[in-house]
Amino acid sequence: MSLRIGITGIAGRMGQLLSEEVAAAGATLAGGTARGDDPRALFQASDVVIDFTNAHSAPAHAALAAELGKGLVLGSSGLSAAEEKAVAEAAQRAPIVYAANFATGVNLVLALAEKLAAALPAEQYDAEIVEMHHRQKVDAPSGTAIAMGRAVAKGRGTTLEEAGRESGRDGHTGARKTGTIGFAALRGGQVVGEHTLLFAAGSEHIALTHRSFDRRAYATGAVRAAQWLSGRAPGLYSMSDVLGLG
Ligand SMILES: NC(=O)C1=CN([C@@H]2O[C@H](COP(=O)(O)OP(=O)(O)OC[C@H]3O[C@@H](n4cnc5c(N)ncnc54)[C@H](OP(=O)(O)O)[C@@H]3O)[C@@H](O)[C@H]2O)C=CC1
Ligand SMILES: O=C(O)C1=N[C@H](C(=O)O)C[C@H](O)C1
Repeated sequence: MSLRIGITGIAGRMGQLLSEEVAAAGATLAGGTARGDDPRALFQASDVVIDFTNAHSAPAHAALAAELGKGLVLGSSGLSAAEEKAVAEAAQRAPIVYAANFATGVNLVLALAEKLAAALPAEQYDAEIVEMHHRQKVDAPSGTAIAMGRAVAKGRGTTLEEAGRESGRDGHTGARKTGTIGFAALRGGQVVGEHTLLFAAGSEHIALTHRSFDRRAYATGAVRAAQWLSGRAPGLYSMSDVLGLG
């Protein structure tokens, strides 16, 4: 029998594309939910559920996956620390792939970001992350931008919280603090997703840019993650695990 994949938020921008990609991958679409639906029946009918809805729905969906022993592919962004903790706890009882971005190229950029950050002294190379998305996006900075910041911090042997975030500069901000990681978010039109990580030193700049032109890059990655999850032990996995990037 082919893998049964359920989709929460099936009428959304990602949900609609995911339905097409489930069929294209030869899996069975187990069904979908919209806001207000009870997701329990969907989880019961699925081997793996793909969730691209919103941050606040993530803990309940992860808890259901844990209770029923189902796989979960979680793509929603903007999760608070408490929401991420709830997902991590659920992953002790269910296999969960949680990724800020399911596009292959972004995950390669994240690996490169960590390597560059390890090689470039933080005292000389200021890390700034600029992202642009469509006008409907509700969270900022994007999950991908935060993942880039975390990758830079990891390469520098610290955490994003320890390094410090600088965002929303406006007015008399004072000089840039050494070692912090800067974020700027632009919103407008129907931009699918653009991210640039800049390392700016006194005499040179290095920029890594990724542009998504089509949400299908995310949807194919998420379905690939669902197939990879099938039969896995409980745990919190990343897209880097799915792609074998180490
Ligand atoms: N990790 C990645 O690679 C990517 C992540 N994302 C993230 O995925 C999320 C969704 O993005 P997008 O598809 O553009 O957003 P949309 O608003 O187009 O779609 C979300 C859908 O989920 C519905 N919904 C909300 N809550 C629930 C719920 N509890 N149960 C079922 N359905 C629900 C919404 O309904 P209603 O309209 O009534 O609110 C809407 O139809 C965002 O957090 C976004 O940042 C997006 C693209 C790639
Ligand atoms: O909301 C979006 O559209 C996207 N959200 C994700 C994010 O917050 O990084 C991934 C992608 O950039 C599109």
